[in-house]
Amino acid sequence: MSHARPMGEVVRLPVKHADHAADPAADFDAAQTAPGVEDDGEALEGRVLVDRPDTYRPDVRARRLAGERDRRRPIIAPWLRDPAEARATVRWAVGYAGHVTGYHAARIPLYSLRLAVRSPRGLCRVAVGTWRWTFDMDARPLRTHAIDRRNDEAYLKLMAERNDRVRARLLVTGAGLAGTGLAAASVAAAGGITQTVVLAALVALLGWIGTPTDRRILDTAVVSTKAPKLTSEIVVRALAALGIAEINKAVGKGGSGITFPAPITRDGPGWRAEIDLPYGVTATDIMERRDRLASGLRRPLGCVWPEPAHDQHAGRLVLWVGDQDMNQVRPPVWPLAKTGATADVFKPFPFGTDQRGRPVTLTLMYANMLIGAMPGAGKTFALKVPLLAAALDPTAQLRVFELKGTGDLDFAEKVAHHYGSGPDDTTIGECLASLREVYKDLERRAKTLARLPKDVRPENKVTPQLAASKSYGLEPLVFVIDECQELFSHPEHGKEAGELATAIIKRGRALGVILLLATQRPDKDSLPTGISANVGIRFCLRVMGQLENDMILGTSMYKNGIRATTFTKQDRGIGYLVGEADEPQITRGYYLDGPTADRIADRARAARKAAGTLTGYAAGEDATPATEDGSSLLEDLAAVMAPGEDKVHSQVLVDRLAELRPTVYGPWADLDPTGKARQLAAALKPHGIGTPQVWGQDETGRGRNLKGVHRQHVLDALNATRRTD
Ligand SMILES: Nc1ncnc2c1ncn2[C@@H]1O[C@H](COP(=O)(O)OP(=O)(O)OP(=O)(O)O)[C@@H](O)[C@H]1O
Repeated sequence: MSHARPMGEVVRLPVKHADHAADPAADFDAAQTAPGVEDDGEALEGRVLVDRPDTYRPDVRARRLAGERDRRRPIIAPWLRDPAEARATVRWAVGYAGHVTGYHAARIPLYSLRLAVRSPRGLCRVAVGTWRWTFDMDARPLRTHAIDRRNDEAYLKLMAERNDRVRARLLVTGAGLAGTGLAAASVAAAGGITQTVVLAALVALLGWIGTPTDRRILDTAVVSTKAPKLTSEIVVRALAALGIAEINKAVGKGGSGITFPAPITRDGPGWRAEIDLPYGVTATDIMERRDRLASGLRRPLGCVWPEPAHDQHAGRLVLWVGDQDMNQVRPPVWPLAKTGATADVFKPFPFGTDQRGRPVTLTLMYANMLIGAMPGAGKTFALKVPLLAAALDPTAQLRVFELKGTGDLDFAEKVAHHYGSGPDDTTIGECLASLREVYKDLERRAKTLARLPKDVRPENKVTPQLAASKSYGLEPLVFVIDECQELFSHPEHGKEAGELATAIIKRGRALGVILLLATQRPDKDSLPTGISANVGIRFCLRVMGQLENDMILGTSMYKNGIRATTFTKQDRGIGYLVGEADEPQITRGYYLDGPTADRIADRARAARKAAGTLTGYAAGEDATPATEDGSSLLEDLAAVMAPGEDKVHSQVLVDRLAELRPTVYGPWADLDPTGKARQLAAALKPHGIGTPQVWGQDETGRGRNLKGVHRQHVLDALNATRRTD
């Protein structure tokens, strides 16, 4: 190692300088005089220093050798080039200025009091200062010194000088006092406002002069929480604390050290360090100890993001350390939430942002998506983004089943061809029936595609042109199932649903059918392996263990350091996105609350109406797939309402329906009275029949006002259906 390495390539850094860590300037000096470097007999002259010095010292030779291109700073600041970032910066600056102004404006009385209290001291200071200046008190020690040394000549010279100076200064002071007196007289003669203003200004000035040097007039409006600078020393210290033997050996006495192939630089809202780990240590080894690395760096876990450098060897680590915890950063507005924005399932749409705040996109067409996480980690919110993006493409047909029953996706009622909500057997039955329909439709789609000339289906896939043409029936179809474990682990329908979903995932891609699944229980009973093995895009938010991690992200992901187990409870909405880019991406999905989702769905509905693609449930048509036995709710209701009964309570009707057809309506009757009423209301909504409050007898024979159905409404709807048939 006695030969100098190529300049700008590698710098070996000292390890034992933890006491410098808090002082950036000291870091620089330490790097310059690193004992490890001197021991090697190598001078640092001409090599790239990985720590940014706080004092800028140009080194033209090193700059040229390190590659001029990389070191040139952009003429226009990058934040100004990106309109979104520029807008965000201006918004921040305006907000900041507003806050500071408001903060100080609210404290004007306090500041005035402070100045008034300090003004007598200020007056004293002015008087003493004037007196000292006028009588040349500053030169007094010189004169005393001349007396002490009995230097008559010097004393006489100093006294003569002093007398001249004092004479001139007395004139100036006298003129000043006369001027002040005149000004005071004219102010006294002036109106009250002038007097108040002048007095206030005088008090403020004297208060300012009277403020002790260690005190402030204004309080601090903004406390800076600037993240500490990342230095090589901090990085090496953190790596050494990971308990990896090879690293300990390298940083120990006589070890080869840790090397940095490039300077540590600012990268977005954080620092980026590139590190060459000791031989035999891989980037994955570090990634799987992310929590310990964060502890070593003394930063929150959500700030520390180690990644492999994909185009380099396995020992090259890229460490990005953010200024702010990823879960504390204010979520940006979804670009498609803006009025007028539309989407195309064939093109990438914004799904979220990465840890550096850069947009992460997703392309739905030709892929299926699986979202998994433990409860409350943000699955449903993550599912909303692709669902609403698909809704904003008016050509795409949507089938949405939310099998939890909380109505988290109820905005989809406005646009979906099929919609169901609830963990009950009926909804699961409807979801299965819809899957069967789609599976059957695959056959037709395949035949349609096969019949087309080769030049219009270059890759035997549905193209945007084919999807846009209504005559082929090849429009994109997006099938969404939230809490899909309810379907796949259903004792009766689970097996068939799993087979259908697997087949759709395998064959549907090219035929324009996309499946979006979300689950909170990714085990082999609740998520068929055919699905977890074939799905193209995976988004895994916080999970508890390796098994769940690999079920969602794919085999060996955990082993490769892609571990969604490292996310904390606060990391809601943050997960690993696999399958969209070449490498897994840490992504935080856009946050779309209920009202925002509703607004977007309204816009999507309007676009669909205009394009003539509003069908099925959203259009108020009875698109519910026929049940096995072909029964009809309207006919059944007409059958259970006796001719004399004009209005009947919903809960009574549900009990009667369950008696009539236990297999179909049995699960409805297991609900509580409110649940029964809601279930019937949801089932009747597509028929345009409401369930208003009606007077009638409850099961105990007591007269009550409860939700119910008018018999005439059922008969009218039945007649209307028969007429159209
Ligand atoms: N991208 C996000 N940014 C910020 N907060 C989010 C984000 N996504 C989700 N959250 C928060 O996390 C909470 C849970 O989200 P969500 O309901 O999607 O979880 P879930 O995994 O579907 O839960 P469950 O399994 O119980 O249905 C939400 O109330 C929301 O406030």
